[in-house]
Amino acid sequence: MKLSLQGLSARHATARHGAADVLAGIGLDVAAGEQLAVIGPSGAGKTTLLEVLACARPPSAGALRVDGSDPWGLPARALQRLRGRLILLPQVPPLPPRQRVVTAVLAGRLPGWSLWTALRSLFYPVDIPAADAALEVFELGDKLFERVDRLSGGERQRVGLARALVAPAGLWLVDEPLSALDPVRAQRAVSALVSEAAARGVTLVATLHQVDAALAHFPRIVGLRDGRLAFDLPSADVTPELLARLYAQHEDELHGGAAPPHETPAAPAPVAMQCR
Ligand SMILES: Nc1ncnc2c1ncn2[C@@H]1O[C@H](COP(=O)(O)OP(=O)(O)OP(=O)(O)O)[C@@H](O)[C@H]1O
Repeated sequence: MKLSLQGLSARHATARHGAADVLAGIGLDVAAGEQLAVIGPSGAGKTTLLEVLACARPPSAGALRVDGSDPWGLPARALQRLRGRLILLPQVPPLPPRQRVVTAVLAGRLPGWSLWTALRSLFYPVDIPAADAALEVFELGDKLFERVDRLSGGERQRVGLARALVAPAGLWLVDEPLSALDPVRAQRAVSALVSEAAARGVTLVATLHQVDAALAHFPRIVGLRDGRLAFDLPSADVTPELLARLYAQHEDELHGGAAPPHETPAAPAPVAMQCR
């Protein structure tokens, strides 16, 4: 799927009156099948940008085009269909705690399923080999029938990534996929994610705190600061000076701070299942 943003601004519904826009005047074109990483200090607006691209949050100004159409000008059913062609993976995947991993992965198929198939798959997972293959990509093949609440935080994050692999989606929007992974697994997971997207011709936009992983694995890097585009460059052209300016007053986020030494224990699992 291709994306185009022109002069796009966004604010949160709960923002105080007179508060500045969270995104301001963003211009960005992403070709179908491109992979890019969005970096920038905490609070820069990275998650908000993903939510706008996922058609979950309307822009307050400017234009968004997804595959050439303005999502917010579409009839409700067409907007729903469009949302079914993309997947937004939040930083903490909302996985029901007692669910089996196989079911959690296959939930990526929900937009293409009838209600009957969705209900049946809760009891008799409909495509176990597909879930298994997706988990193998993220080194979780042995967890296929494990319960989600017995996984570490990093394993849950990788279950979320595996869900993208089975989804009928042409756009993967992934928020901080490595935040609970140890550095070695983080590098392997991001490498797998980018190469799977490239092999399938899927457009991938991922926000990342690990700048080294972004530069090593993504061909294009967008720097965001205070809701504005600081740069949009091939990764080879992102210099230490640009990074220093992007993370000024947030140097700790640029130098380490990001990845935990070991996969973090799982946080209490949220009960909601909504991942789109
Ligand atoms: N629901 C909300 N209501 C009002 N303001 C919000 C809301 N959610 C986030 N914000 C504000 O919007 C700004 C951007 O938040 P966002 O989560 O998009 O940044 P981010 O770059 O993803 O940060 P992080 O790297 O810490 O996840 C922040 O200043 C934040 O405080």
